[in-house]
Amino acid sequence: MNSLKVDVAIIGAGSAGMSAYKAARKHTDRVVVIEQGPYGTTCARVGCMPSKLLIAAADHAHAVATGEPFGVTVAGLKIDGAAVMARVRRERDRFVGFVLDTVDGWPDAHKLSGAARFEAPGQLRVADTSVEAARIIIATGATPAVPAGWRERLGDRLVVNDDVFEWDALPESVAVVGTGVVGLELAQALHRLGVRVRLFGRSQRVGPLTDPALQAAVAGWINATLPYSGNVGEPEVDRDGDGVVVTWKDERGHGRRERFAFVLAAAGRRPALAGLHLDKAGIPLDARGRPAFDPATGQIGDTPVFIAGDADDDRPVLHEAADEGRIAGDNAGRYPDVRPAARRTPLTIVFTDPQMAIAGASHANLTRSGVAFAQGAASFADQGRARTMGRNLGELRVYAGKADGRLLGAELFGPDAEHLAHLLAWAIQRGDTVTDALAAPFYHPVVEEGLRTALQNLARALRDAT
Ligand SMILES: Cc1cc2nc3c(=O)[nH]c(=O)nc-3n(C[C@H](O)[C@H](O)[C@H](O)COP(=O)(O)OP(=O)(O)OC[C@H]3O[C@@H](n4cnc5c(N)ncnc54)[C@H](O)[C@@H]3O)c2cc1C
Ligand SMILES: NC(=O)c1ccc[n+]([C@@H]2O[C@H](COP(=O)([O-])OP(=O)(O)OC[C@H]3O[C@@H](n4cnc5c(N)ncnc54)[C@H](O)[C@@H]3O)[C@@H](O)[C@H]2O)c1
Repeated sequence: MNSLKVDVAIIGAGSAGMSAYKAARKHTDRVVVIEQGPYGTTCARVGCMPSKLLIAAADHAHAVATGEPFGVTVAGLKIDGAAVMARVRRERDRFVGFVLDTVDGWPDAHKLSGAARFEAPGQLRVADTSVEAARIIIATGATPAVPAGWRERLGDRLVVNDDVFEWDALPESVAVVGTGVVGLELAQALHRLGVRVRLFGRSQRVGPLTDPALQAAVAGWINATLPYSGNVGEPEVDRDGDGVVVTWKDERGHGRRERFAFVLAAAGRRPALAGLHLDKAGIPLDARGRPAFDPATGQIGDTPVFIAGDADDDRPVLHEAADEGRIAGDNAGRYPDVRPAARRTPLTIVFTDPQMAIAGASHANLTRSGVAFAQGAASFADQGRARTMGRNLGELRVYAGKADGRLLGAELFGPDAEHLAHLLAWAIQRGDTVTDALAAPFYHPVVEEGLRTALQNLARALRDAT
């Protein structure tokens, strides 16, 4: 048995763990990062980057296939699945390579390979190494949730996002289960690339938007955009030779069945905490067995244990994982002088077409909070620039406090929502009022003019409310 004594042990070398390492090293050199799998991070290897590469290919295919209204048609459109996946993997490997370069720059003494688990407070076990750590950061990420029994029943015909980006070619057909972010992005991309896709929703809910008007707009869009079966609960799945038969009831209660080459489980992601033996860590756990922590410091209770990234299930997106890692690393390094850090305005983007986004507080959060707020809406149906591009689908809602006119949040479904949501998130974080936002320049013709319409409507709603 080897033994190691450090000031800070970081479990997980993902985006959160890597920024925790950088921050902790500013305080001490006695740091170790423990990683059970390959380096490279979920984001670069199987998440943000390869999914956006696949979407980029799909967008090209879609543009070529839908040029007719502009008088541009291409005869003999061909989608070469092997070439599509070759680019996805080649570019993905490039992004992973940058991460590997960073890890290569760390001293060997700071890296330990294997799965970590707690043996006692301050005591970890990694294969045949015992690690005594004054402070510990849990940055273990999350893993795809697969409905019970599906792995056993479907074997290699069941895939999760990780598997998709290892494909050498595009399959003939895929049943995508789950209408969250992963399911929507991948289902639309595969559909546009010529794969026969059916998307299955457990409920009527599609995507993260909470405003009833936008939920309705998204529901109308999904039905028109790809084969979709909503409200089916958990579909029945059975292995059938080299494929899978999916059985479900449609909205009229009629039994339906369809055969696919693969089932893609996009049924959510769960914090990777199971193998850590948290019961031995000496930390407070909530009713679900998850660490009770402070998002401003990353600290779990008043213990020297911290948590960051998808492992804490708070804001499971890349820039927040990196922030949380930095905060936890800094505090673990300076412990017991634990300091709260400012968090950014929440921002969520779904890279479908049209995109969905939430900047600041969602409609559901505002309603739950009881704050008095007004809203302004705008549709993209007749928005000038969106119409020129033939991307005039969707709408947006902007919310502001009735008391002071400050922007509180927004939900968007429409063209270039990723950019509009950034503008809004920045304005919200600055504390801008609707008047401040309307005083900013708006060029012509741009989709931002659609945002201006919503802000003008919001200003009117605020005036009417007084
Ligand atoms: C398909 C997909 C697309 C996404 N797209 C986007 C996007 O466009 N934009 C965005 O902002 N976010 C996106 N995300 C989310 C983003 O990828 C995550 O929020 C982020 O990568 C989380 O980083 P992390 O460090 O918490 O976890 P990870 O990067 O997963 O790191 C956790 C590490 O811990 C290791 N580990 C786990 N348990 C142990 C143990 N016991 N011992 C040792 N090591 C352990 C794991 O092997 C892993 O390397 C996407 C996610 C997915 C799945
Ligand atoms: N663009 C991005 O930023 C991006 C992209 C992908 C993933 N992510 C991150 O990854 C996280 C996880 O995404 P996700 O889409 O896997 O999760 P999600 O929680 O967004 O959606 C899960 C979906 O699966 C459904 N579901 C759950 N259990 C089911 C079951 N047994 N049968 C059928 N359906 C079931 C849910 O109803 C829901 O529609 C997101 O919250 C997001 O933070 C971000």
